[in-house]
Amino acid sequence: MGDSDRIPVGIIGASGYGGVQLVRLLLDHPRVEIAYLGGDSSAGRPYADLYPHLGHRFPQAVEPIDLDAIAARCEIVFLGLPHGLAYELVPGLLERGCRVFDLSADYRFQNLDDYTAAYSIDRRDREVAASAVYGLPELYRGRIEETRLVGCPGCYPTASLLALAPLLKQGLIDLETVVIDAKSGTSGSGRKAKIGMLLAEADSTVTAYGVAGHRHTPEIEQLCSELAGQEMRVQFTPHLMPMVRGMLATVYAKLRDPGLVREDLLTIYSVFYRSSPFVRVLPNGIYPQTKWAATTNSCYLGVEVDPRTGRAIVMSAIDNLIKGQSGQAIQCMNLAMGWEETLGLPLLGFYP
Ligand SMILES: NC(=O)C1=CN([C@@H]2O[C@H](COP(=O)(O)OP(=O)(O)OC[C@H]3O[C@@H](n4cnc5c(N)ncnc54)[C@H](OP(=O)(O)O)[C@@H]3O)[C@@H](O)[C@H]2O)C=CC1
Ligand SMILES: CC(=O)N[C@@H](CCC(=O)OP(=O)(O)O)C(=O)O
Repeated sequence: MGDSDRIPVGIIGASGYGGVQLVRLLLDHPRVEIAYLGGDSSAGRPYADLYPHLGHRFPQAVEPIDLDAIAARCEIVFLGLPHGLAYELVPGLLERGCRVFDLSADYRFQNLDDYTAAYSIDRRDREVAASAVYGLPELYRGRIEETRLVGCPGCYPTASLLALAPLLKQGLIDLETVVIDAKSGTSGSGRKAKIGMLLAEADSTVTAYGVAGHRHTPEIEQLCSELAGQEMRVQFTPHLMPMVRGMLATVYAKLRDPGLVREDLLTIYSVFYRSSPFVRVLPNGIYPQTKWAATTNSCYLGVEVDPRTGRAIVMSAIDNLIKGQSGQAIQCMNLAMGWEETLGLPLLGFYP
């Protein structure tokens, strides 16, 4: 196909870490062309000023956010903004005929009361929010194919839910026993300067944060409850790691059947994800590393059973900025547009 057949896309929040992953990935996507980059404090600056390594491929400047101008130029719009901003823009983009993929939390909650409780932002756009689909393709491929608005999951929910989904869907675990211990690189906090993300603060140390109250807990619980078919809670603890990119979630849950062994779970996981090109269930006794998933849209799952405790232990490694954010949004776009799911997305990284 010629360049004129490519679908024009826009990125609002192009100066951020999510935005620059989108730019990098979409520059090599065979079915789209980048027609607009938008931002706030970066508006007016050439993109090459913000990211000099991409300047030769993308000489244009970041523009202010103007819905009429965006809709006149773009069929598809990605938003990579802090939570609480997208919902002011998305209804206008949909009214103007755009398809929207939001990277923030604004469209991840079916019940806006849960969003308000987690984010302390009052919302009245119930109808638009109810029309949004949760953008985790491995679980909701069919829904994503039929929507114009996708609320893409956070990185912790992505890693956790891919680890838990087979156990929940098959009714294999005691629901009150789920523990998620997760670790993230510092890029999870975005490009905006924060003291805690300085090298001197975050290097050579590991710490938990958001203990018993991280805002991803209700997002994870909403989806787990849907998969389990009943309300449930999880114990979720995130940790900040001295690395830039990557996420590892280790999930523990008590198996209902004490006779299940690792090989049983491996079979169950392999069947569950047999049509999911980005999920790689690792063979017997191999556990994933974040390095394997870095710069890819892949999720590596390691599965174990501890016969002494009767617990399943599932380890899930992703790149927080790709499968946990921008790549997943592109995967959703591919599905919503009827394109091959893997188009323009890296499956394999480089090592080390
Ligand atoms: N980082 C991660 O691992 C993940 C992040 N997410 C979510 O994705 C979204 C983007 O995150 P990330 O890319 O890390 O964030 P960054 O902090 O790196 O970037 C934020 C972007 O939002 C823009 N922005 C900030 N304030 C405003 C405003 N008032 N009006 C318009 N634009 C504004 C900034 O523009 P400018 O620079 O021009 O001011 C910048 O482009 C967030 O909702 C985040 O929670 C989801 C999963 C993983
Ligand atoms: C290391 C770090 O700070 N990580 C972020 C998670 C980033 C993310 O997934 O963003 P959403 O809020 O859009 O889901 C945090 O814990 O808030």
